[in-house]
Amino acid sequence: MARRPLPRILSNGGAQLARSRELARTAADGATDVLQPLITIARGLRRLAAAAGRRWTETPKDRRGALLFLVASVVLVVALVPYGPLLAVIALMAAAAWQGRDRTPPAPQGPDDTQSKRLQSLYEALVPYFSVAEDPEPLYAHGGDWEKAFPAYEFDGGGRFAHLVIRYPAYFTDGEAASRVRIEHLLAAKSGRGREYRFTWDEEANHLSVDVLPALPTDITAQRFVTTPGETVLGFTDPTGVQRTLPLTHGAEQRDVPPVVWRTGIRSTEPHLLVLGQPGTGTSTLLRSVALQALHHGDLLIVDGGGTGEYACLVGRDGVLAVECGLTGALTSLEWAAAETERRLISVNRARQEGLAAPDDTRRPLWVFLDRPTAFTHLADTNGRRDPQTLLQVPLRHGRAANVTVVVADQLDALDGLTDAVRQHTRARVVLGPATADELTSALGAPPRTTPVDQVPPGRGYARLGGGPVHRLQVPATPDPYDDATSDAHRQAVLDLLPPRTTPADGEQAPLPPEAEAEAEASARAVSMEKPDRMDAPDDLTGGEPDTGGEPDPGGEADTGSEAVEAGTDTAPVVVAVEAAGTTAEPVPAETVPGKAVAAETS
Ligand SMILES: Nc1ncnc2c1ncn2[C@@H]1O[C@H](COP(=O)(O)OP(=O)(O)OP(=O)(O)O)[C@@H](O)[C@H]1O
Repeated sequence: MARRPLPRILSNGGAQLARSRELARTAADGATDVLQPLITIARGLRRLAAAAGRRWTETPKDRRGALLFLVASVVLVVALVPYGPLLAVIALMAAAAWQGRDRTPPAPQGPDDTQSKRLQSLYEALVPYFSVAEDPEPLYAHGGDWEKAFPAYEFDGGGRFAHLVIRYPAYFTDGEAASRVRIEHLLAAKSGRGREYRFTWDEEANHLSVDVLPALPTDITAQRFVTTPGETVLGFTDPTGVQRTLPLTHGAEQRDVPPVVWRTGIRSTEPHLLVLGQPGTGTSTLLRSVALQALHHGDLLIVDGGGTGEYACLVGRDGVLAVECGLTGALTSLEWAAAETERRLISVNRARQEGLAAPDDTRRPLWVFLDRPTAFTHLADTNGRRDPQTLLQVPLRHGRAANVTVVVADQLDALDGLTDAVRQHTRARVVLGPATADELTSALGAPPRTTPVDQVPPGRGYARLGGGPVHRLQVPATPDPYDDATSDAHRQAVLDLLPPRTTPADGEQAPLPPEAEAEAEASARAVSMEKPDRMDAPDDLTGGEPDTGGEPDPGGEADTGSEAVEAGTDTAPVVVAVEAAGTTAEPVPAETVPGKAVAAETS
């Protein structure tokens, strides 16, 4: 059946409405111009009437008779004089027009004295860069006219530039990064340090626009963001940088803010993330924020080389497979992650070859978080053990197809300590805190389009997704709820996002009766004695290095105690690592058991 077209008003009603609105606005503007004299006279008459009314009320009652008599006499004389009424009306109109004139003082044209001095000094500073001796008509010359060079400018309330357009001669080498950087440095210094500037070079028109950027909002707290599965909000940026906004709640009010959204999963072009920053700039906070978002749809494995317990709030939560702070636990968990990636990959490939959809147990995203892996590198080196980073090779290389995402955070100066695999496969990058232009360029692969500043709040930095532009970034406040310094509002915001506990955190489990405890321990040992096939697999993938998963820790480091308690969800496998506290007993390998099984713990 042929489809009937929609009525015109519905099909192109929006355009028509906009046209009608535009027409009405033009007609109103024209009518205002034509009727301007009448409007002025009417305003004047109103003012005159108001003045007369005031005069009447101010006149004492005993004198009002005389005043009335005087007015009546004048009216009579005017009426009797030839052309009197006509002249009186003309005089009244003239008086009304005078009274009704617009008295708002006109906006001052051009800059005031201080502003002119600023513009002139900036112009003089630019002369050496924008002039050559051979130019017969230089746009820039000492003592020259700045008005030709700066066609547009705006000042803020403090008398500093808010916006400036600079013309430059066509022979200036604006295609060379070094030339641009020199000008940008100079302008940032002369326009006031401590502010962020965006420089837009229009090479066609030989124009440079300088804009002062407002600070990014720091009052956004962790919350459930309106995103689809596979999307993670890294933070918030400038409205000009992205084409999307997210509705956020801020106390009672609601507002739309432009986010930096990172897409993960099979179709992602930058499936893994690397976060760098100086200590205390908020890298762990960003990881916590990403982890809380990832928990809605996936399972998490967290390895914390910082060892400051910043992820304690996640221990035992539904979907959190493990939170490891020690080297042994880190190695065991990452070996499992490599094996799991491999298992998923094989399973998906087999299903594809048979023309089937990917099996269910490969679909739930697995996230591997590694905070400060270089701390483990040193530890592993001194203890003669394997660097946990090397175990990331499989998840990094094959994670995209296997729905495994790796997030690594480390200190900015540790970039060289990260393995090639980490550096090559983490195409989503974030740098937090103060950093020089060179540091940002080497970490992000491109310089930011704005000037970096020295003083920034925690969680403030830059993000770049693959080969895209560098965005300014402010991470939502997602503090450790167990930190005493955290405010109640922030603590509650984070606690509200945490899923329920399915496994008690270390030291929190209810005491079991002695028989039950013995039974649990026996069953845990029984599980740990069988080494599953899956764990055998990755050796060739991870470089064929010996399986160190269950090695006793020769250094007797802090992690040799009860190490890992992990519970799976319905579909996720569960890692069970059992170690004898502080002993050099026979190595106990790590285990994978089907999801429903609950891990036991030694203490
Ligand atoms: N986005 C943010 N908004 C508000 N405060 C933040 C933000 N990010 C971090 N902070 C605060 O800054 C401090 C340091 O944060 P965090 O521990 O995440 O930094 P870090 O880079 O991991 O440092 P370190 O490696 O020393 O632990 C904390 O008090 C934290 O609450």
